[in-house]
Amino acid sequence: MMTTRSLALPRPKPVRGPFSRLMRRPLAVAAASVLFVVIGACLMAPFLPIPGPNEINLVRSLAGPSPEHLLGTDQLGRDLLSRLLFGGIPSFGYAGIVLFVSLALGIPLGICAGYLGGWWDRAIATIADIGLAMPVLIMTIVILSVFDGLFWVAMALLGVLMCPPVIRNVRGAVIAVRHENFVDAARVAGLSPVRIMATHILARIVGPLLVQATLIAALGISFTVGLAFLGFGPQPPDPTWGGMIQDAVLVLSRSQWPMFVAGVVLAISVLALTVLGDTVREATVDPWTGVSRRRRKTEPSLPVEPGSALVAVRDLKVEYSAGGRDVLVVDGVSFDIGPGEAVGLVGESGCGKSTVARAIARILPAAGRTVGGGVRFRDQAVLDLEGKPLQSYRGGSVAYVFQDPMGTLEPSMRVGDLLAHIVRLNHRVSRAEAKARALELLRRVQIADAEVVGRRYPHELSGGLAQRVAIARAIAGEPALLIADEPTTALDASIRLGILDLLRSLQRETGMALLIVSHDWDVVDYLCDRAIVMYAGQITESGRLEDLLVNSAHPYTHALLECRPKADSDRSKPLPSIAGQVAAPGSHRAACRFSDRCPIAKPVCTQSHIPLVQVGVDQQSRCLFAEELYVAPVSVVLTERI
Ligand SMILES: Nc1ncnc2c1ncn2[C@@H]1O[C@H](COP(=O)(O)OP(=O)(O)OP(=O)(O)O)[C@@H](O)[C@H]1O
Repeated sequence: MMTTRSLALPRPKPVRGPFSRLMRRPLAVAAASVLFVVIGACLMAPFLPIPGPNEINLVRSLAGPSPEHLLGTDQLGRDLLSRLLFGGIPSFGYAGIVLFVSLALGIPLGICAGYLGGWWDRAIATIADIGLAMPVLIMTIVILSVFDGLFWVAMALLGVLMCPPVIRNVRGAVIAVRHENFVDAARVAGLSPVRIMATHILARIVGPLLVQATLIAALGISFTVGLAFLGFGPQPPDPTWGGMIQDAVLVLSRSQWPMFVAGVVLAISVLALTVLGDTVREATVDPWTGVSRRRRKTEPSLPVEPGSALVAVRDLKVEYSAGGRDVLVVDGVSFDIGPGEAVGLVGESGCGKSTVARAIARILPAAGRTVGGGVRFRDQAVLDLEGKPLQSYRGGSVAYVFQDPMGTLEPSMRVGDLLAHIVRLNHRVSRAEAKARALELLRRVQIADAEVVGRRYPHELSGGLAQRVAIARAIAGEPALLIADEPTTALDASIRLGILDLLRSLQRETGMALLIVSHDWDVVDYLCDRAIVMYAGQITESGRLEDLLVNSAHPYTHALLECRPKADSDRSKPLPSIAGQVAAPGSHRAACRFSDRCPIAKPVCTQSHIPLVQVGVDQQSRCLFAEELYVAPVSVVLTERI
């Protein structure tokens, strides 16, 4: 007998975030310490017991280090240490302005270009390309001559000039992650594009961003120093690193010491920033990759008349653009799902099951688009939804559980935070209440140590546990329809049953409808009341499960059932399979797409359109011999023919 049970948890592995990984690198620690000391000393300069930066003492001109002047003096006898520390404040400050402006502009623009694609991408990429072609130093000097005396305005404009590389890098990083399952999962959980960009995508690109930030800061310092050397920015006698280098050049023939001191501090600061950037890149190296794809465009849908069904799919047609051509992979699919009903979508790989499910949830991949038909959810025309109604449809009406649970959980968020985040999207509750609901959700999916699991990151979960968390996330919005796409295929046989049990008990407790996408009759048999069999983008048969299992009226269903492992089958032998392959989408010539593999096919099967016909009370089949098969199964029909 099948029972539900709580999971025994493996010992938790220590959690190591990017910061602690960074702090385990000696080079990173050294670079961060150098920066901390240099910036800290500059900021503390007014409080340190050192001479003022402008105190002139001509008697001590170009003196070497001494107890009164730890780093010696310049040609006017001014304390070099004091001038270095006070001069560092504008260098770091103006570099901060450059950094702030370039990130504040570059990050949102890069995310918009990468995530929204289309004309957003083209427009922003064009602006970035124009920006990249600008001679930054010359432009800055021109700007400085216009904003004479307003050095900070010039630095802000320098930040604008330096944002194109940020846009390009962020855009590239976003494109790499925007079609990953965890982003799809966030979309189907009802998160708005702005939220997805701000929380899910930004979190994933934080590594590349930090690297870029350190490089811009280093460039900002170099620019500020260079401009001060050319006479722009704070004017003498105010100390700047650029001004100190300028002074040192004038006395280079008499003493190299002032140049050495200023040069070393500048070099150390810039070097520390670049080393830090490099180590950040290594510590946050992104093991995930994604594929850039074209953005989905949804055609306006055909109206579907409201009825008693929870979901009504009518004449649905979905195309993918691949290799420069459009291919119809779902061709006129129609079916209903009643409230609380469990329906299985069965068929071999490539028949279009997932595409139908994704079209219902409105999460088709970028290459796919609905080109005909309609989907109605209660009184909503699903394919026409946009903006907020689409978000609330995805989050509150329909939820999606994917085959690969690990890939659908936001990798940079702890499980508890992720669930609390989804709870707050669906309910107006405080943070504390959302946390409590997150734990409750974990308990509802029969996770024993909810508190411990709530503190873990997705990569610290086993496959079964991750799928339970994914299911918890899916039910957080109390959906009326849960779509589970091969929910147990990626899991070990030993934990599959637990997940199926969980789905079944949740469906019974909540009364939500289930759409189970699977090639496995056992899964469908275990969970579903009704099954829809798909072949090559079309429905070939549908009906109540008990009818299909004993009295299928299509040779394809019959062949699929024949391949189902039997309890007494010899496990050492490979499972039987249907001879031949599903024809590639777009290459079906015959009226019956299964005819080239069908044991009872006749020439007539290839000639004219074959409609779905009613056989029995609640069964439909797309076969010219449906009536005959309904009365006598394929094996008998075959025997009679022989
Ligand atoms: N992003 C895509 N771009 C182009 N073609 C695609 C894309 N996704 C799926 N297809 C094609 O669409 C057809 C239907 O795929 P779909 O994943 O819906 O089938 P399926 O029955 O769910 O199979 P599986 O169980 O293997 O996922 C297949 O021929 C597949 O190659």
